Amino acid sequence: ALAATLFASIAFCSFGANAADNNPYGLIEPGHMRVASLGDAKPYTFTDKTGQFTGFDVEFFKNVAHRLGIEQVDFIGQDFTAILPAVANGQYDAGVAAIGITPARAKTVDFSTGYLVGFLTVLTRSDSGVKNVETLANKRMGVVQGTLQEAYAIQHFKQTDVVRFPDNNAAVSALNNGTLDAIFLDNEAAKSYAERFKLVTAADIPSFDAPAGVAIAKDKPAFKAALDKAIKDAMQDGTWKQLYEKWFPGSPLPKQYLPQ
Ligand SMILES: NC(=O)CC[C@H](NC[C@@]1(O)OC[C@@H](O)[C@@H](O)[C@@H]1O)C(=O)O
Repeated sequence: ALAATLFASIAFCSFGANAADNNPYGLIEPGHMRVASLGDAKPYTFTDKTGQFTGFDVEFFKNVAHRLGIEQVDFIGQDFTAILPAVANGQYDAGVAAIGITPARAKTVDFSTGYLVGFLTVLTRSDSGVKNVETLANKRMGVVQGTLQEAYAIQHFKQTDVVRFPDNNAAVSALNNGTLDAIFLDNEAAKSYAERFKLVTAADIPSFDAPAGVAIAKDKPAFKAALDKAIKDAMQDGTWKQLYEKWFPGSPLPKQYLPQ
C-alpha cells in the first residue's frame, strides 16, 4: 500500500510539474501560438500572393513568440470586430493587427506593452471634394467596424455619413466605385492602398495615446509578463527598428521603441 501511495504521489507531482513546465503561458496547444489577425491591412498584417500572413506586426510578433520559445505561430484572418471577443473567449492565444490599446478594449482583453504608434488617415479620391477634415461634412465615409476610426468618426465628424464595413477591402472597393467619398483607416495601410489605386490622403490624425499592443485573454499574468519582456528585448536589440524600417520605409521612427 505504501509503495502504491509513493508511486501515485511521484506520478502526480511529476505530471503536475510537467503540465506547468510545457505550457507556462496557458496556450490552447503547448508550443503553438494561434493568432487572430486581418488579411487586408498591408503593410501591418496581410496575406501575400502565396496566402501567407506577413507584414510588420506579423514579423514582429513571430520574433516575440520565438523569444518565448514558441516556434509554431499561425495567423488566422478575422473581421476586426471578431478579434477581441475571440481572444477573450480563448478561441485564439493572441490578437495581433495594429490593435490600439484603449480603456474600453481593456475591459474585454488584456494588452501587452505598446509596440507601434502612428496616425489615423482619411483616404479619398482626387475627384471627391474631400480635401481635409473640414470638407468631410455631408460626405459619406467608410470605416471598418470596431476600429478606433469608427469611434473617432462618430464623435468628431458629426455632419458626415459614417458607413461601417467588415474589412478594409470592402471599404476600399466602395471608395473606388464611388459609393463612398472617403474611408478612414491606419496611415500605413492608407498609403499602401493610395499607391495601388491612385487614391490620395486628406488628413492624418495622431493616435499616439493608443499604441498598438498584443491582445490576450484576461488574467494571464505570466503570458503578459513574458510578452512585455520579449517586446522590450526586441526593441533594445534593434530588431524592432530593423523591421520598422523594412515595412515603413521613410516613416518617422517613434523614439520610445528604439534602443535606449
Ligand atoms: N487593423 C486595424 O484595422 C486596426 C485599426 C486601428 N489601429 C489604430 C492603431 O493601433 O494603429 C497603429 C498605430 O498607428 C496606433 O497608434 C493606432 O492607434 C484600431 O486599433 O482600431
